[in-house]
Amino acid sequence: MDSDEDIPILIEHKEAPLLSTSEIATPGSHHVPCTILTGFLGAGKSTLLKRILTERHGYRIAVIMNEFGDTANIEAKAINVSSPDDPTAEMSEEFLELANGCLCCSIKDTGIAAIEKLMERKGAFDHILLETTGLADPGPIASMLWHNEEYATGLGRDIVLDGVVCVVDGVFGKQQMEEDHSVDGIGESLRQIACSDVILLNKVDLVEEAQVITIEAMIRQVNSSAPIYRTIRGQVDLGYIMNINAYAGANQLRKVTPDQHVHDEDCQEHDHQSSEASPTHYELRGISSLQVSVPTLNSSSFDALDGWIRSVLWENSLPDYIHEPDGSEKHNLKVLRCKGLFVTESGEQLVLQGVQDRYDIKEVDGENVTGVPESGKLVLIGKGLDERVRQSLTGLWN
Ligand SMILES: Nc1nc2c(ncn2[C@@H]2O[C@H](COP(=O)(O)OP(=O)(O)OP(=O)(O)O)[C@@H](O)[C@H]2O)c(=O)[nH]1
Repeated sequence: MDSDEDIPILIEHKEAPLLSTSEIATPGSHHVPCTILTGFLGAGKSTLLKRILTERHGYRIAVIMNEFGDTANIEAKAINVSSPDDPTAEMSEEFLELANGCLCCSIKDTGIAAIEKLMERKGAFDHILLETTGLADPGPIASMLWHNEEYATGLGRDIVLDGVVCVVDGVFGKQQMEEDHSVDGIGESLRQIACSDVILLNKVDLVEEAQVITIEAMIRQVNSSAPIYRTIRGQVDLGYIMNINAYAGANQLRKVTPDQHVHDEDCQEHDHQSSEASPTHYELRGISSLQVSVPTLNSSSFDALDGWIRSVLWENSLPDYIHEPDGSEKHNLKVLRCKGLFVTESGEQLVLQGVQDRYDIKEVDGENVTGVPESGKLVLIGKGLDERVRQSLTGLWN
């Protein structure tokens, strides 16, 4: 592109991404979806980004990386290095403008202010992809972006969190998950998987099918609700990772039912929830997913559920928690991500979304209602989600 105002020509793409023009934020429209890309060191994040930056997909995507690394050698139309007297220089370091209309930049500060500055300087984008470092916990960034509208000003207000995508290494992912340690018992690779809305199991060309199945099962133990797509060098239909609206609609949650199978040449989703024996509780190194059916709620059971969620998210404790007789044990409860779809007696459908200790429950938009499910569901991902938690929750209506 010669100037920032140039609009890239849309190019027809045979394996068209699932992004439809109605889903894509158009320049001037007010919401620019932002996807957080996470994944452990060397899993293949940069390889995926490099593909997005060089392929002709027709979208103007701003990719924000921590560092260009070997991506710097991709063919860029222009490389601008901010001048030292540029007031935003300390935030934005380098831009690469790519032939396909995308923009790649490296900023030290991934806070909203820095992204806002970027948008002011470079105009709006169809989508923002924010890469975190391999050792980062995406939870705080997701939480900040999700509630961004409350705090941001100017163009920054228009950024909405679309979802968290995690790349897992098909070769070393198993070892990374097994050896994951940290002070509070939740290491980075497990946190990244726990917080994600979509998982790409990458490098499947390098491992036997049996190992792929083993890793998928391990991922499922931590996060039972995110779809897993097998990839080679990040080859995945962009529609599976962008504009998934994981924090706004109920569609992702509807998919937490045992019926989905997607097959692609280079990427396949494998649904493990379809197993007859599909348990509702798994655990890996203390991190687990707890999935509970929620019956139709009346106003008092809804209030009770809301209070229960507050206690769990804000106090890290069950409202009815009974301490051990000697008072010594503390229930080590920590929810990293929660989602829910509830049905009320008056026929409303409500969606719960939560990241760390923040949550909201909203009525599903009329246009997103596709039939009323028989019952609701609640998915919690985090630590200490044991049988006591399940019983405490189901005790609200049993
Ligand atoms: N065979 C094979 N190699 C891959 C695949 N994906 C990535 N690689 C290679 O794996 C190495 C690491 O990939 P990167 O994309 O740099 O990984 P990353 O997650 O960005 O790494 P960090 O920035 O260190 O966190 C590179 O040498 C890639 O070429 C894949 O699917 N198959």
